[in-house]
Amino acid sequence: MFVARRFMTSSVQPVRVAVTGAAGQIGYALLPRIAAGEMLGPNQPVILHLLERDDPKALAALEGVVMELQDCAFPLLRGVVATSDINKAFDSVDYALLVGAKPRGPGMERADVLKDNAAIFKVQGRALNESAKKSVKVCVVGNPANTNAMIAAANAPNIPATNFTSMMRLDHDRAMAQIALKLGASSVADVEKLVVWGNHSATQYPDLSNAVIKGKSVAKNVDQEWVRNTFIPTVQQRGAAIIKARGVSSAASAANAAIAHVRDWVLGTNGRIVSMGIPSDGNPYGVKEGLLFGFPVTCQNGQYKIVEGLQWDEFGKGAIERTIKELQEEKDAVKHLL
Ligand SMILES: NC(=O)C1=CN([C@@H]2O[C@H](COP(=O)(O)OP(=O)(O)OC[C@H]3O[C@@H](n4cnc5c(N)ncnc54)[C@H](O)[C@@H]3O)[C@@H](O)[C@H]2O)C=CC1
Ligand SMILES: O=C([O-])CC(=O)C(=O)O
Repeated sequence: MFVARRFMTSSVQPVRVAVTGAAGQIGYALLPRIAAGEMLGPNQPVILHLLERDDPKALAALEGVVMELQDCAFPLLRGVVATSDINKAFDSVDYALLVGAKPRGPGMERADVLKDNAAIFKVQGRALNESAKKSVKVCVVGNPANTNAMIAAANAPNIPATNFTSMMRLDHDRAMAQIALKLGASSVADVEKLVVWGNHSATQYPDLSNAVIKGKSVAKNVDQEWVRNTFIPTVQQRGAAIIKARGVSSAASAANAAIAHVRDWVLGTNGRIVSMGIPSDGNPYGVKEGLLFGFPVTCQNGQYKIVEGLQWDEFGKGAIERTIKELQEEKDAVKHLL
């Protein structure tokens, strides 16, 4: 049995997965899980391409990460490229998780790191364009993730813009958890049809109006006061709450969300709705085009598709307007990089 499994595994060609900021705290939580097959499945061998800043401390830390990956003896890990050379890091990659960027500290909003981080994503968009496979699927984690993904896409004209996504999954999972806790669901997985719209920021709109638990409406079982004054602000401010508690931003949950984002995109959601930051062009909700916006999607055969037909009430419409406005402001602030 064991021999047969090994044989089956070895017949699948490895894919190349780039992770930037690989020696950072999210990288540390993410890499063993990718190498263990949690992102692309238990039969998919991977070659990891790890990018770090050209800085002796960062590169020494990266060397330590590589040693630990070796020491895990992951059967699916077929090679590691660890480098500060961006073109090597993106050479022929099938997937790119763009994590490396400055995190915010206490009291800051994510947009406060835009000035420092935006330039990174211009350089990385260009390098992906030059070196990655044209089919590369990109998930941007580094903040502010939506606008950074838009910058990378704008600088990679040979790669379809729809291949650039930003991570809204942490917000989605946080919202699911809050609902499950509130209504005593036996498993978070029972919560379905939840959406987080807009920006990965304090203006995001976690929307439970269509959510169900085992087919029963969530909205009908919670009061509006809780939704507006507890649920939405808790999800919007969860990142800040974690920074306040830990002194540094979320890492284990962020890595988990990145794994789920890419896994669902590649392996499919089986009809379940998830939230992904994707280009707004051609969306059926009338959201202004040219933005990277959190939408409800389902995924099948390696493609995501926006779920149509959900409604916003007046409160929802106001929330959507605020998050569009913020994304437009972020876009205006980086127009020199687009
Ligand atoms: N979208 C989301 O839901 C979330 C996003 N984040 C964001 O993810 C980013 C990374 O967070 P952490 O891992 O906690 O930060 P960290 O500071 O622990 O690690 C970042 C790593 O990136 C490296 N780096 C910086 N610039 C780079 C570049 N140009 N090329 C390659 N590597 C580079 C640094 O040397 C460092 O090792 C931050 O911007 C953070 O705000 C964090 C949590 C959730
Ligand atoms: O809040 C932060 O700065 C890190 C992050 O994006 C999150 O935890 O959602």
